[in-house]
Amino acid sequence: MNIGIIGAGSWGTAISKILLNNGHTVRIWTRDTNVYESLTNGENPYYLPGISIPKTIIPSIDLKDVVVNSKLIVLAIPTQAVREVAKQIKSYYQNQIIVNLAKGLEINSQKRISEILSEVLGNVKYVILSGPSHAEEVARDIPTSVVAASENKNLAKITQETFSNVSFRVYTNDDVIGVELGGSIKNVIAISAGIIDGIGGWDNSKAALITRGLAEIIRYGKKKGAKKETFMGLAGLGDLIVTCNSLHSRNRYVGEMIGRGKKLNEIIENMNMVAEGIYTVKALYDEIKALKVEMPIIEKTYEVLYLNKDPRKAIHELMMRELKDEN
Ligand SMILES: NC(=O)C1=CN([C@@H]2O[C@H](COP(=O)(O)OP(=O)(O)OC[C@H]3O[C@@H](n4cnc5c(N)ncnc54)[C@H](O)[C@@H]3O)[C@@H](O)[C@H]2O)C=CC1
Ligand SMILES: O=C(CO)COP(=O)(O)O
Repeated sequence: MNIGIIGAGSWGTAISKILLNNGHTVRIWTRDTNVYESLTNGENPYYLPGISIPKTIIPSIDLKDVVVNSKLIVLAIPTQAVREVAKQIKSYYQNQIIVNLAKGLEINSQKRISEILSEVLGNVKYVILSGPSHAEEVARDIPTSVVAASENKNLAKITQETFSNVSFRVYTNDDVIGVELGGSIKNVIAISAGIIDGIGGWDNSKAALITRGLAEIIRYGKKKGAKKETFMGLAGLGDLIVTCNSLHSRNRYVGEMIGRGKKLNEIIENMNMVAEGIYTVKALYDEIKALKVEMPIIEKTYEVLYLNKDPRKAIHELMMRELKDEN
């Protein structure tokens, strides 16, 4: 199949290798001429250092060329860029399948990617591919399992068959809301897990944070129409485990730096990759108050990132909340 990948960051590049190995013709678009040049030389040192990229992957800086020549489009750009890029492709988009890889919520609208795309492009053939999958490992063919979710079973199945191979196993699911929310909110929990790492690497605290973080994701997800069991699967618990613990995680890293006393602006300035939780927490903070859903870890993470709260004080406040039942 002719496949076009929009975005040549770490995830788009790693996925391009999977798709090429599966026998597809792969074009990958980047807006960055340095990345384009590197890809033509068989590498992407800016986003995936140390990995050789087959030269049969076709790099491009022409977005229209990539879109019109693809039967399936993979969206591999940060959440906050999705609306802008969707507007750019609108005039020549021919209702091809879009497989989204981004995990986040839009800051001001609190919208999921599927909602943004349908606002801009209309009735999109949409699939979300999500789960515990660090690009650095996928690019090295380390066994990985993810979920392809779509309201249309056939689209989920096509995606499953297109992406799966011996080291990349794709399950199907019909809960788009749950899979999108699981992947988005776990990034915020991973920042808070990183804060614990930065302060002291406390195992008990981190286990509690992951477990209670999952409870918050489920509470919010249920209000938004997601299925609880989706959050117990790869796109929920699975991704929480990897992102809260992996040294590859950009979100966990941001938290670790905060826990060590660095300022958020300083951390962002020194990172060339996106840590989606920094933005998703903003989207959530206002909405959870309006929705009256209890998400204390999300609230404290926001206060530490944006209201200068001392992380130790935030932990103290979480521990001193009114005592309650677990469920
Ligand atoms: N890196 C990973 O291991 C994984 C990442 N993801 C998700 O995939 C999405 C992309 O992540 P990464 O590839 O890691 O990000 P990245 O930061 O490595 O790369 C992002 C790419 O998007 C491009 N980009 C940024 N803003 C843009 C704009 N306004 N217009 C056009 N292009 C723009 C950048 O030039 C770059 O090519 C994120 O939502 C992330 O959470 C999901 C699973 C794994
Ligand atoms: O979603 C991911 C792994 O599944 C990537 O997480 P980070 O963006 O924190 O690296």
